Amino acid sequence: MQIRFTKMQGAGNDFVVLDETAGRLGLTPAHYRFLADRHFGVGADQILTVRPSPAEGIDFEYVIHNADGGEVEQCGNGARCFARFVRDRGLTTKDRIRVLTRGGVIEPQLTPDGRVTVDMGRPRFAPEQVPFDAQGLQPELQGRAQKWPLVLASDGKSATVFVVVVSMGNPHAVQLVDDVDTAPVAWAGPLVEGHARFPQRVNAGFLQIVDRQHVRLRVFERGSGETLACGSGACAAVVAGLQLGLLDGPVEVETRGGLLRIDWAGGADDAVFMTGPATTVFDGQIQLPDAA
Ligand SMILES: N[C@@H](CCC[C@H](N)C(=O)O)C(=O)O
Repeated sequence: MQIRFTKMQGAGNDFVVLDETAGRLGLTPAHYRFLADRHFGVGADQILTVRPSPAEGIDFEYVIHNADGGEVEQCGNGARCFARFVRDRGLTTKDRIRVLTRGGVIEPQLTPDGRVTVDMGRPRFAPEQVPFDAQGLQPELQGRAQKWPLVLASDGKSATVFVVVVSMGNPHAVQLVDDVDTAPVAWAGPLVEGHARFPQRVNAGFLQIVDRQHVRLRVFERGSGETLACGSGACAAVVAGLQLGLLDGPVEVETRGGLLRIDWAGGADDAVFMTGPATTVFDGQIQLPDAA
């Protein structure tokens, strides 16, 4: 089967975007893995599929698959690219778009400067909502945050790290580091991602506080490995930094692929807002392997 796709990126987090508004393509997890493959396919951190409105008051549904083929709840950088995609294709004329993801309804808004601001919904900290198995663990308290100890061990090395756990619709574990450039992301990232205390695995964030309105961030993403930026990870990291009493919003997040701006008023019902770029790289078509 031959399919059309659009390659997009938001702060260097890259996507293959598929249009299923006129009918399902019927892809399998193996197809998503193939499309994400940087050697044999197109290459992407995630595959985003746009579907028609699933209910009154909602404009579209968008479905997210990680590079490993697994379907997930949320993708912040993807949400901005989704909004740019549906506008550029003429699938909507709206500037503010309500879209259903598996993590809930979110609202991207196209801004006059070409960037996109997304209402990412409210963060959740209760361990069972992440989900995180906190049984038998004693958190350290700092500001309004709980820092949970996680024991990591492999390759004859072990370490205890402290993480703030946050759901932004998808699960995040954020740890503070002195310098993202020297943080052991390649070693600790996969160990946090697959830690037994996260039954659905987790996105592992490494957060460096530069000053009260400026941070640097690297994220080892669940199902995709380290990416140049993770939008929901940036929201989770800023929310964690605000709860820890280390930041004042709005906060500029420097990732390896670009800048994101995150704002959260801090109340239990307040949504997190993320602003950043969304760019089309090229359109293409590709033949999917038969056996996938
Ligand atoms: N890159 C995304 C997050 C994609 C999903 C994530 N890997 C997960 O498994 O939850 C973002 O920009 O938020």
